[in-house]
Amino acid sequence: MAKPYVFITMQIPKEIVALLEDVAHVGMWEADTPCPRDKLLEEAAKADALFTMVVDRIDQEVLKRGQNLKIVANMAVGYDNIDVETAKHLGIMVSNTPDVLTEATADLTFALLMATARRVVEASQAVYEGRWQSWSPMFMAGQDVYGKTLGIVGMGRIGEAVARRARGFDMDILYHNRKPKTEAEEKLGATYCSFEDLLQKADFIVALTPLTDQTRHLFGRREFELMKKTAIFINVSRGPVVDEEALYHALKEKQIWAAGLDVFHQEPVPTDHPLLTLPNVVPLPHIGSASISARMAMARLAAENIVLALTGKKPKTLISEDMWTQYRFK
Ligand SMILES: NC(=O)C1=CN([C@@H]2O[C@H](COP(=O)(O)OP(=O)(O)OC[C@H]3O[C@@H](n4cnc5c(N)ncnc54)[C@H](O)[C@@H]3O)[C@@H](O)[C@H]2O)C=CC1
Ligand SMILES: O=C(O)C(=O)CO
Repeated sequence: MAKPYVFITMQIPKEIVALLEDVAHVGMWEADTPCPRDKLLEEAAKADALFTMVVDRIDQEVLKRGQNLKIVANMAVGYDNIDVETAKHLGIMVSNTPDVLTEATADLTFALLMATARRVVEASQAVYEGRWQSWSPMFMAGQDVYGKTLGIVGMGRIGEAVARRARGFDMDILYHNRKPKTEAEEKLGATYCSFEDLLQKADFIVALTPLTDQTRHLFGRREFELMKKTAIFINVSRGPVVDEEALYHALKEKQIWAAGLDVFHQEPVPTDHPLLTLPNVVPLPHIGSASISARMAMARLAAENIVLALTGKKPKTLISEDMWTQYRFK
């Protein structure tokens, strides 16, 4: 029987490609920039499996081209870039990479929180630019982290891992989720709150929900107005969870104190974006999970899911059980 064909939409380490070559012919877009749309469409038409990134738009057009497509394995835990409903309808499996990036992403979330509160990037820039003229009482003074109140919106795997870190900083932990998680409350000493209460009480508001129809623009004008003047907003989820215009307005008008942003509506964020003109914004280039070991584990897990699918077995981390029950080539 002919070997199946796998297409990888961006350059990944050779040892991961080798895992796939054991069972398939492998094609790869050998660059660190997104695979062009026409190439993606052309490859989807040939592929038994697609190894995809968060930057790839896997919509109806791509999925319908894939007559032989068995699985779309996203190298990410989030899968808002994939039209899951169409995949399900066509019987194509979709997998993601949960857990293996949880701790790395929680580390980065905390790093961003600390950097924003204590103005780490702004202060470092001052050193480079010769603006450090002397120690002085209020020079680069920021907000405390220790003992403050953290509000986590989206208490999932990463939210819980952030809460574990916050315990070491003796923070009060509030959270809002679709439903309360009593086991997390016991384990982490976290308190469930309505969204409004959390916005009003927290010193740090951390967005860690997936991007869905319900979370798009979850944070808008009204939400920023409810926050404290000293509040710090951190977004490590997805850009569209926030209305960026409303956030800009809130920061500019000093309705809130600062924001740390790993994700944006448009990525890469244009360098002339209004948010980048504000000194109280710490922007990062979507590096939440970017530790070497987490990224290797994500790539390996995505590859393992493809190998399992191509050898007739159930992939380890399908985004939902019905991906398997509705799989068209089972
Ligand atoms: N910046 C980065 O590099 C990374 C970003 N992410 C983002 O973080 C998200 C979360 O990842 P995990 O914690 O692994 O996912 P998860 O599924 O374990 O947690 C998400 C939580 O959000 C909650 N949630 C969903 N809709 C909600 C709503 N409308 N209101 C309140 N809570 C809601 C869910 O109940 C769940 O508890 C991913 O979907 C992805 O978008 C994840 C990894 C890296
Ligand atoms: O995993 C995700 O969802 C990311 O955004 C990249 O790690």
